[in-house]
Amino acid sequence: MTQPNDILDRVAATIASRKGADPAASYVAKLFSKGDDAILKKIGEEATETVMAAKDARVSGDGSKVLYEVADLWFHSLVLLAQFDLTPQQVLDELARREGVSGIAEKAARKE
Ligand SMILES: N=c1c2ncn([C@@H]3O[C@H](COP(=O)(O)OP(=O)(O)OP(=O)(O)O)[C@@H](O)[C@H]3O)c2ncn1[C@@H]1O[C@H](COP(=O)(O)O)[C@@H](O)[C@H]1O
Repeated sequence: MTQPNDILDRVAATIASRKGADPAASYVAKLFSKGDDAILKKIGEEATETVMAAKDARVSGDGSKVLYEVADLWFHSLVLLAQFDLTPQQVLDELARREGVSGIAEKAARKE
């Protein structure tokens, strides 16, 4: 089975390699050439499509569309990370840092 870090790292490396590449030959290069707003627009679209897919899945009982939309959202999030010279490993490190810390306890600590 594919290890999560392997595929995230490989796709992130491909995405990073598209900086300055030909926008006519690469979807990612085209997004980079358009800049922040184009990338953020895609994140918004994919997040909305994820919400809609989940609502549909509740009606149809078929969750597979959710999977495809989350993959689109993760992919465009990787493009956003690269735009800011960030890596998936840094996100994984942040999740690891939070591991075991209850969201309820964390929120309560913020209010003190
Ligand atoms: N994982 C993906 C990936 N997922 C989705 N997409 C593309 O994201 C685009 C947006 O999806 P939409 O459903 O919104 O389709 P759309 O309405 O046609 O999109 P827009 O024209 O409105 O942007 C589509 O063109 C998809 O093909 C991806 N494009 C690339 N990758 C990865 O990125 C690598 C580099 O891609 P290129 O830069 O194109 O070589 C690839 O080898 C893959 O590993």
